[in-house]
Amino acid sequence: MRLLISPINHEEALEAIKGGADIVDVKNPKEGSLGANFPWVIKDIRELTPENLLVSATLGDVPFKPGTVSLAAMGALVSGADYIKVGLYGPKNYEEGLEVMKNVVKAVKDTKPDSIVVASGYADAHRVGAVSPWEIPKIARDSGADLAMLDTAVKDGHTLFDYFSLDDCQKFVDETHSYGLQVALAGSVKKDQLKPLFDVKTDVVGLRGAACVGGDRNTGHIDRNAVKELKDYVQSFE
Ligand SMILES: O=C[C@H](O)COP(=O)(O)O
Repeated sequence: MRLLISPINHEEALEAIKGGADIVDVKNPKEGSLGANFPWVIKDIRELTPENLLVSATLGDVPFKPGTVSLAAMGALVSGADYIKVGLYGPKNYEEGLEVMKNVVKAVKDTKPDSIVVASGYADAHRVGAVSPWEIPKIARDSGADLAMLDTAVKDGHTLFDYFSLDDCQKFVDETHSYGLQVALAGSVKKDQLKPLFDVKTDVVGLRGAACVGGDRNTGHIDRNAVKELKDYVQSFE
């Protein structure tokens, strides 16, 4: 199970790498759960990250504007991102989610076919009126994306497991794997939730809060020792 760690700047990215992150996920929490960072921040982090590690960039909690979002995808790509995450916040149903994702996939894969595209929904989508998390595996499959992901839209202390039981996670993973795609799960995931996520065969776990000093994604900052502790823990059951 790979660890996707979400730094906001140069210093945090170095900490994430030194701690053993598998995927360096550039993010801007000021703009939301999957808030987008600036092109020059993505470029800088790509330059400081060893070539064998993937750099991910999130396009934001995106609106239902397929043109705008596919153009943002191109921006992330030319800034150096290998892994492009789209938070399906504005799309309200399968059709709208698919419309956004298939245009993002076209923008990205027509330019760089080996790039990885992630369709991300929210386990607490009902709180913000976004597309149901249960549509995400089909949206990922039908758009040509590579991973289906879930995060939480509202970062108020609730975690993924407040909305998705372990059985739900298993169902989500099994459906996505049956389409030949991988699964990433996130949402204020704590260290003690990593083993259950590993047990249901999650491919990637996304973390920020748990990798920060004091465990707070907003007031804390990513620390190599916190990342290393999470990484060592995951390796202990692999
Ligand atoms: O992509 C994953 C997110 O950065 C998760 O952040 P969080 O652990 O603070 O909810």
